[in-house]
Amino acid sequence: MTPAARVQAAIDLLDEIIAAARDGGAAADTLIARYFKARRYAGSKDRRAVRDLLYRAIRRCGDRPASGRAAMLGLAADDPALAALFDGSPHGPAPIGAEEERAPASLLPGWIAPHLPACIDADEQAALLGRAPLDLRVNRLKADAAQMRSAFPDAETFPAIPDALRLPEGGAVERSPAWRDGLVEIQDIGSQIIAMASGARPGMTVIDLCAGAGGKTLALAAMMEGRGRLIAADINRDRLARLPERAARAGAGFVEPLLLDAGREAEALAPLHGAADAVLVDAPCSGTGTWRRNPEARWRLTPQRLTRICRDQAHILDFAAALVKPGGRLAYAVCSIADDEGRAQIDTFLQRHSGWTVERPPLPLGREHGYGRLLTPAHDGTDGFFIATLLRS
Ligand SMILES: C[S@@+](CC[C@H](N)C(=O)[O-])C[C@H]1O[C@@H](n2cnc3c(N)ncnc32)[C@H](O)[C@@H]1O
Repeated sequence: MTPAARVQAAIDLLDEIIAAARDGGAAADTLIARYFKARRYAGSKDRRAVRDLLYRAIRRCGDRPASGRAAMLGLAADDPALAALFDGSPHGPAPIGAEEERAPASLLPGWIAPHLPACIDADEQAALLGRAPLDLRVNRLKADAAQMRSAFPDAETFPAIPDALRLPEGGAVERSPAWRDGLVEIQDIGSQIIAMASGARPGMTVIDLCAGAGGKTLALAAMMEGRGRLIAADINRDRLARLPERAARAGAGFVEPLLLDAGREAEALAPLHGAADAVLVDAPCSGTGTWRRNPEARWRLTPQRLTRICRDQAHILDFAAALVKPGGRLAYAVCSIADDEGRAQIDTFLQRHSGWTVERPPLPLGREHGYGRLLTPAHDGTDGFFIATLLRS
């Protein structure tokens, strides 16, 4: 592909990504993979160049741009070499018209500022769109930290989080025997801290209520050293179906998957009422804390969607509370830094429910925020999270 044809390919793909963000379609990575599958003539250098260009354009636009061309013209405004490729050559983009719309530059969607904590200043905002590291968690069911530090000698270590390893850029862990054999899991350090907040211990009954494909379930299984009851519940059949294979690889065969019916969750959970020592609610959320991994997700979120997500979170918290035994713990987490989903969610839970006290477990990262803790890329080097733990009296 010529350099100009790569620009046009990025524009075409951006149009698809914009439409998918507007209509709830596939994620950018899926669309990119599909696009190149249908264009075998594009070599690996072409793919990399197109990908780089379009992610630069996505990162530059906090709000959904009007079109792929508007997004790319915005990028070209500060990049004369890119602007020169709008030359009308075969397969390349048409020359730039004098009155053409250029998407404005911004880090975050314009409407979101009032929803963010006051501590999210310009540096914090910039870090929300920065580069995400590749973190591993040593799976204590199969390996120990010292052994894995020698398997990944270049990894950064964290004395207060002994099972965490941070790989240098470009680390290809999925080809390593340690990953293949379940000795390590890929997991952001913030997610590891959420599992720590649950206080899961061997012999307990623990419910991971929004388990998905089990990322945190496996961390809980390791904390429990494979002993006790660990129920992994979710309403999403496809995600939950991936858990047994992952659990087997991780040596966590004792995990019990439990598929819930959306809206009728309490029915399948009835036998577990008042039975859990710990319930983790890793709630569905807007994902503002993971925008550095999925920057186009900024274009999917709207104020209306945020309201719907908050309603779901409150509903889940309410049926989660019924599962906790007296003296047990409810840990609530979202990978979002929006206060509606974190701090305010716990404030209103405590207004709706009596008999709960706030616990402040000694977590190695984050800062106090309302009744919980806020982790952010700038402050903690993790994705953005809000975590709170409550004890049932
Ligand atoms: C943030 S994701 C969980 C990620 C997972 N814990 C992990 O560590 O990989 C939130 C999950 O909540 C699930 N969910 C949404 N509504 C739910 C509900 N009413 N009851 C249980 N799970 C729900 C979603 O299907 C999704 O898998």
